[in-house]
Amino acid sequence: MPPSAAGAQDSKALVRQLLREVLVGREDPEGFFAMCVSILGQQETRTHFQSLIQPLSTANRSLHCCLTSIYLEYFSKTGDDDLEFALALSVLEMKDPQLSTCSEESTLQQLGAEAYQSSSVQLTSASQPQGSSSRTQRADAGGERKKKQSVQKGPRGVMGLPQTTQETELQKSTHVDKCNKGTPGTSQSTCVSKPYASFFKQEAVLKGDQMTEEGDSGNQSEKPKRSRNRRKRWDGGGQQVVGMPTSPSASPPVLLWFRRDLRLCDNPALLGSLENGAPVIPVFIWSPEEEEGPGITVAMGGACKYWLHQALSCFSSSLERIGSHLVFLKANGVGHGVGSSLRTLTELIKETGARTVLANALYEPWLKERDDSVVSALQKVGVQCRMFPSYCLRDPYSVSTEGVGLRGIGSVSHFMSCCKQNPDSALGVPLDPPASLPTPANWPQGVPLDALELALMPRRKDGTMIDWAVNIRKSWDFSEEGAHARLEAFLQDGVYRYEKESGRADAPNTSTLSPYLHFGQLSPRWLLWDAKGARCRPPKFQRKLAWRDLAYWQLTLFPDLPWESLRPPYKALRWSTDRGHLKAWQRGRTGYPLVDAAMRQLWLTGWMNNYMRHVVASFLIAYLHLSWQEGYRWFQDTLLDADVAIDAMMWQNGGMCGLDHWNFVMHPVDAAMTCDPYGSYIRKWCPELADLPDELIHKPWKCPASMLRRSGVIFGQTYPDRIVTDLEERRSQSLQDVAVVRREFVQYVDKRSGCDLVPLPPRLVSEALGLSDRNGGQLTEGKQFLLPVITRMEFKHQQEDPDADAASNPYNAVLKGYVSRKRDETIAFLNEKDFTASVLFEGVQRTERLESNHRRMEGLPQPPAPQGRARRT
Ligand SMILES: Cc1cc2nc3c(=O)[nH]c(=O)nc-3n(C[C@H](O)[C@H](O)[C@H](O)COP(=O)(O)OP(=O)(O)OC[C@H]3O[C@@H](n4cnc5c(N)ncnc54)[C@H](O)[C@@H]3O)c2cc1C
Repeated sequence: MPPSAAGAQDSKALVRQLLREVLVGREDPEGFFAMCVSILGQQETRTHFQSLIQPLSTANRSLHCCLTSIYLEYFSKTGDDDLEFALALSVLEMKDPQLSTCSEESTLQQLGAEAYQSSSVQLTSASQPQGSSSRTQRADAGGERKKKQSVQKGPRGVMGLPQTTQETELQKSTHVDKCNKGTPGTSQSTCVSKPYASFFKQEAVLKGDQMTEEGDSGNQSEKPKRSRNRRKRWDGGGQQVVGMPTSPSASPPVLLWFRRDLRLCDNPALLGSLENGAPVIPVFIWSPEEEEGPGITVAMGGACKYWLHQALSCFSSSLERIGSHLVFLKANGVGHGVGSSLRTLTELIKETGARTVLANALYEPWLKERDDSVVSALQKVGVQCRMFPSYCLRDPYSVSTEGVGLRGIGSVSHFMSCCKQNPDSALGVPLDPPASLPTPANWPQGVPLDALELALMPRRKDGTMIDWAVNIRKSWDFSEEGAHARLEAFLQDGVYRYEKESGRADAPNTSTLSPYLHFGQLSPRWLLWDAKGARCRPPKFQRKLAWRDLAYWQLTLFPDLPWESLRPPYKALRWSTDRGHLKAWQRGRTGYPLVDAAMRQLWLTGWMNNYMRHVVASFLIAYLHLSWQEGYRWFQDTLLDADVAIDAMMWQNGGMCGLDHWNFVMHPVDAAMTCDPYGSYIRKWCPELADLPDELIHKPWKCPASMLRRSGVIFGQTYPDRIVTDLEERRSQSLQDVAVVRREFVQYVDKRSGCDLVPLPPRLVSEALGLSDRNGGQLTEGKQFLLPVITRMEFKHQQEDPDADAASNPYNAVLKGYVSRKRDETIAFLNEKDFTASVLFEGVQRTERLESNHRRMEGLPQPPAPQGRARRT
């Protein structure tokens, strides 16, 4: 039998074996189906699943029906969902259930050069623009950054407002109700995800093979379980069985270099370190200069550092529970020079005699460059060094536009089409956590966590500390366990409202997993796997992980993304320098309740939802005319999930200069119709407005004086006056400014389509032209290749009449409500009704007044005052 056929037979045998597990109740039907897709791949599952479960049609009819319905449901999904699955195809791309080793990385990076198909994209060449970024400029910018950062980072004050709470018992019970309405024949246990909380709490039972079942057994009756068998269990290639008691070994230790992968679950480097049974030394090296990169990235802002401090502390405790601990180190510098991770690792290797260094890969171009040089330097001295992909679902350096072209680049659907080019890979299975780590005989000397100075608090003149993180501490659990608890809560509740109501600011309808994903306390693969396994699988949520990967892909293509506008004309846009406006925006004191509530939530809890990020970004850019970089830097300093790639991509898009710039502008008042229709979000974060009625709470300046008095609102005292009042005019100005730069830099506007043109990075030029040289080589010398990108119709129209106001532009992009056009129409209808009613009312009043005057002049008696009729005041 040929090996491939033998492999297929093995896989089917494995599936049959698993089927027996389902029959005896040790595996649930959904988990079994997910395993099938994982083992056989999509195509094989589609073809053979029905025949594999055929024996059940007589042995257990209800189970057969249940599996058939899961199968049908899965394969009747939309193309998008398929794309998602394609996207989710393993970063490890494992056909073999064993963990693959270092060769994976190189395999991943191989790009199918021969697969070139001519692209439909128009490439134009132009001469090098003046003022394009250079390494030297970036270095200068770095100096500038230090100045700017010190200016921006004022001491974080404490506003003393209540924190968010996310998971409630009510939500959990709601979910059970929903699940119980599921497909007949599917037990409740199939629709609820099994948390790994038990793993963290019950370390006593984490012994060898007992780990899976016993860890669950404690409260099985309360918590229905979804299968854990589907996770890939590590047997160390037959050499080191997870969970076996370990003793110091004579072989040289492995240095396990933790960075943004602070987790035990689904951690390929961690499991890779168990391969040879050698002692493992987990280390964390703090090297702030390396993190920041060459430009103004603010990669590690205040909030992020605080989270990192807490997460490291939690992670060290997790490692202690499996018999190890985390060694903290500060990157060593020579003299007073910049500390480098390589230097620190080299010294550590000398001290411990380690011969292997393992880590999970990072994708920021400057960190990748650092890692590449660490790998090659260590390999030169005979130390094996490997980087495992796991931060994204796709290694961004492996994503190629070949065969897809460049049309629509920047959009998530274009990106997913690029990912879809590898549809044959099997879905990699998330890895179980190890039960123990072999320890070295001698531990290297580290420093205490506090010495990294990640959670330093400013002091007042009198020496007392300003604890700006008090609300952040109350709002979040910083541990890996906390990540799994949030995921669990989301899959039980918020996920059911995600598709339609994820924009609501007044309800926890999104996962709030972003900080955990950022610090690698939860792997995207684990998240996707659980989301796929849950009963409710909103495609919108799954697309979000594609957005995340897209951001990293963009950053690898455009390393200047965090500080330089991608569309050249927009670099010359006239931005406001009003520091007062910036400060008001940052502190939530603009006088626009929706903006203020969101900015205060950010300040106090380090987070706000996606919709609100759009609202505050639109306000900063379109109405305050402050540059997107200001917004980006503030977010980087205050968000707990501040992520250079995602944040930069989103701010570029919001700042009108990203690859996929927004074709909408959020209105600071009307957007509330979608996200906070009853004003409860405002009441929470702007309690000084709490007594205003729902209809006026988002526009208190419209309240009659008596109402303001009754509600205790005094503008300029209890609540700020609006910092800008002429919203329409400001929007028109912003639009006119864009028209000016587009006229000035006409070489970056496509004459035919009116679209903006973006200079292509060499890698994309190579892909578009089917060149084997991935850097575009000599072709790009002295030349620029320009690509037309998606451009707002509003801009194209304004170009024809630059001085026109925004309201007269037929493509006016201001959205009253973000998600629903219908809601917009309803508002328009109500406004119209309101207008008609006012006109009628004024007409009636005028007639009454005329008649009354007439009677007075004629000496006639006035008519009696109307009784029982509501008078409009
Ligand atoms: C101006 C602006 C700046 C942003 N800055 C960041 C940032 O620094 N870090 C960050 O993680 N997200 C950022 N986002 C994206 C998004 O707002 C957050 O990821 C999301 O609000 C996090 O909440 P959640 O985990 O509940 O998201 P969910 O809706 O539950 O999504 C799940 C996960 O998908 C990813 N995701 C969601 N939306 C996006 C998106 N638009 N792009 C890329 N990935 C996404 C995140 O990792 C998120 O945790 C920004 C959005 C805007 C408009």
